[in-house]
Amino acid sequence: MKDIVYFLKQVYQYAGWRLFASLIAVTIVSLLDGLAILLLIPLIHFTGMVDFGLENSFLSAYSLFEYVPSSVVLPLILLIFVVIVAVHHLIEKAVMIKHTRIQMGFLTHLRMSIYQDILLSNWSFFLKKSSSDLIHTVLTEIAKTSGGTRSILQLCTNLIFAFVQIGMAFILSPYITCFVLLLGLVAIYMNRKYLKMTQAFGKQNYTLGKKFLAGITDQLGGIKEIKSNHLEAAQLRWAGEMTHQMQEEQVNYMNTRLRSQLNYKISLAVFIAAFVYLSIQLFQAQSATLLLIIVIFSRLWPRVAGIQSSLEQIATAIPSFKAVKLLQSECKQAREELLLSEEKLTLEDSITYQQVSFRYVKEKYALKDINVTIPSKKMTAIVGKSGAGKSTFVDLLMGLNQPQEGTLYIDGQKISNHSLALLRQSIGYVSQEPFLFNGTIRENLLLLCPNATDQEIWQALTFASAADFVKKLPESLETYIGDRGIKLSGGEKQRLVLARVILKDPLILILDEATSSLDTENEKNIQESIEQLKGKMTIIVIAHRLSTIRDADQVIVLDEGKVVQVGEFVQLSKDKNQLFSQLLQRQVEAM
Ligand SMILES: Nc1ncnc2c1ncn2[C@@H]1O[C@H](COP(=O)(O)OP(=O)(O)OP(=O)(O)O)[C@@H](O)[C@H]1O
Repeated sequence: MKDIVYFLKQVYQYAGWRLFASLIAVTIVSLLDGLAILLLIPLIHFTGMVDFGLENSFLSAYSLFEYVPSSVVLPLILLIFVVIVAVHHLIEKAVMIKHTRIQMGFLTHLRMSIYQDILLSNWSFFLKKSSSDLIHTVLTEIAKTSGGTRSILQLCTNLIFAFVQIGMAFILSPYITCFVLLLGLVAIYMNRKYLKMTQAFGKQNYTLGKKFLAGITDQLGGIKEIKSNHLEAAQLRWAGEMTHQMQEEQVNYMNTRLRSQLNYKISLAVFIAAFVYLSIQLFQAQSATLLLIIVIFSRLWPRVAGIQSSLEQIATAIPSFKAVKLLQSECKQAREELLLSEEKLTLEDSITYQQVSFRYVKEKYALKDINVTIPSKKMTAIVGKSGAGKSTFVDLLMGLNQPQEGTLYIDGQKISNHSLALLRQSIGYVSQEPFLFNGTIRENLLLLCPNATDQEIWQALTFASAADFVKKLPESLETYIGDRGIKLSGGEKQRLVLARVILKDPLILILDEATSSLDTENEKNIQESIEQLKGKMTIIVIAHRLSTIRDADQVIVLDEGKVVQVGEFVQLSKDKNQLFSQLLQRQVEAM
């Protein structure tokens, strides 16, 4: 219930007065519907089919028609009937369009606001979350939430309709109405188990959908390994089992819903029969009253079944409501308050790590008591064995993670929220896994610097030793590179991403294993290019291949999260018993 109220509030926040306007329109539609039913009596009476004796009780209101000339009365009643029905359906159509607008608008609003919340969350949020779960929530669960919202609106519509019609029936005959309501409550009570069952289906559907998407994402991500190792059959078996389970779950769900609807339909026939019999026997109802009440309740009953159906749909949507709500609150907690600014960061002197420690898990430090200075406009290399903490070191500099102990300074100033935003704008980062999207080379290159000219683009490509291979492509800059750049080799991807970052002309250039896939010749060319950047920007390079950092002004050696050596390449290579020279020695031997 809490989740339903939460989303109703969200719908209200989004739709505001439009929600009330549409609910008022629903009330008008229900009243018109009632009026059309009330017209049945004079209609039947004045056709002479049945004489209801209009002078009695509430029916005397119809006597007004007796003042109308008899030749006109029937056409007049029919005209009023047609007008009422036409207005009723016109308003109903407008209400349905409004509801669809509210629902679809709410879907767009929810999707955009959650996607924004996700993008503005901090890095630790992404470390904890699986990307397929996020995709599943943004695409599937939000759609189901929006479907649940439609059911809530539908429920409101049906409830308003029911209240108005029950109100009318009550005015006509309080006893019969209470009697029928009692029967209705018994039916709802008897059908309550279906609500629980559909809620369980909703949970199952949520879990299966999430598992399926996670599996498919993993499989397609690793499709090369799957094909090379001929694992298609095993993967297909898994997908077959999953889809079969999903199919069964949907069939069972439909079965449950149809059973509940069937119960309603059969009980409708039983109730109408019992009610006609009893109302004549017990309540001695007048024929006109009885006719109206029968019409009202036989029209109301499908609405009651509709209420049950909406409740069941809401119940299935509850796990989705919960998932979306949870994601919203997690994003809120992980929100990065970065202030955008037109200012530019300056880095004249150095970046300093003072007593910096960081751990992902309680048991183990990824970095411990780091005290180093990275001079500006020079090249600093970070080296160490796998898992030594190199990526964590640069992640802290980029503010992706915050040190749990110690502080980072830029030119002696502590990094604040304000300077962090400036810092991010000023960094050019090339990761181990280059990020390229399915577009042209030009579109990929312009990602960081949308206004770059063709001349600047070719300069950057030349810098990254990528100009030659781009020129040779059939459509040069306009060539499509496929999903994540699948149509390019590893080295070509790395060179493109490097060119893209250079196009941005960053203040700090961070290369995290950015040339690991390059051949010796291209790597040498890029080293020479980077050499020319010294004095223009601060360069931080993470490298496994130590030959690539010969020209570094400073080398920081990490081991198990600690800085074990700092110095120039040549000087460190001479310290024979230390880690750096051992790493160097091992690489020379391996060649
Ligand atoms: N998200 C994470 N959760 C838990 N532990 C992590 C996480 N990321 C890294 N670690 C751990 O922190 C330590 C440092 O990892 P880091 O990625 O910084 O090493 P690295 O030197 O960059 O390694 P490599 O050269 O293999 O990329 C490792 O022990 C690693 O297992």
